[in-house]
Amino acid sequence: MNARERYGIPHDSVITIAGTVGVGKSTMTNAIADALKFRTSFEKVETNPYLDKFYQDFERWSFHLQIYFLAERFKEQKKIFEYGGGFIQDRSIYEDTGIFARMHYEKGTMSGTDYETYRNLFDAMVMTPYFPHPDLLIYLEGSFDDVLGRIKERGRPMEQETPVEYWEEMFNRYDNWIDNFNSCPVLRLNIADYDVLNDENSIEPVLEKIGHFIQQSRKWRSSRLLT
Ligand SMILES: Nc1ncnc2c1ncn2[C@@H]1O[C@H](COP(=O)(O)OP(=O)(O)O)[C@@H](O)[C@H]1O
Ligand SMILES: Nc1ncnc2c1ncn2[C@H]1C[C@H](O)[C@@H](COP(=O)(O)O)O1
Repeated sequence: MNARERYGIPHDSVITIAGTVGVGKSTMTNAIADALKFRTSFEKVETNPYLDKFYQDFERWSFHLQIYFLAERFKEQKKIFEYGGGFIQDRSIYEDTGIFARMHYEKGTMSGTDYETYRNLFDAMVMTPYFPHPDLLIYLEGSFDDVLGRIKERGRPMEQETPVEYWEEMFNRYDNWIDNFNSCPVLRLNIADYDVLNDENSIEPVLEKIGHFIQQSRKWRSSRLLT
């Protein structure tokens, strides 16, 4: 019996991994996808034509970058929809609007007009059939010091040159955002409780929790359809 069957995880599940920059989303995406033999949907950082420029000048590039990310996520959503699920997604679309666009607007590095245009486009896209909510959002959390350590260890130059206050502001916003998030079921994992890089067995309890959460949420969804 394979891991997906062992933990009762439906073959068409869509699982999205959320959390602040550097917390370990991509690493977790790969570990779960490998274990379940699911497809992955990643943010492509190296080929993003705006990201470097954005870190040099938030005000000038924040709108362009958000539109770019939205277009990329839309293409990925369409792909997931067309395959009929079976995907692990590195970062949710909810974070683009709920964390990044909002933060830049509230900090004054995105204008009110640009923010409204972005929100209107986002809302129109989310209303299309390509945007079913995921079965589960896995939220990765840890201490700010650990997250900062990981950003430094990964060493993307544009992130090293960004003031620590930017990461701290984002970290604090994530805390508040996840406490109020209710678009789909949430499984919270603390990065101190597993190590998928150095201990291959540490993915097993994660898979067990995923199976449990998805079965509960599918039962809950189907009971709502019947009433
Ligand atoms: N369980 C872990 N233990 C130690 N380091 C980790 C772990 N998971 C990820 N990392 C490291 O932390 C850094 C950021 O991880 P990454 O998965 O790229 O984060 P994100 O996708 O959230 O930005 C990378 O250098 C990665 O190797
Ligand atoms: N929507 C976004 N706005 C601004 N910056 C973003 C957005 N989504 C991702 N990013 C940045 C943050 C990181 O520098 C890279 C990749 O994110 P990661 O959390 O490391 O996967 O893109």
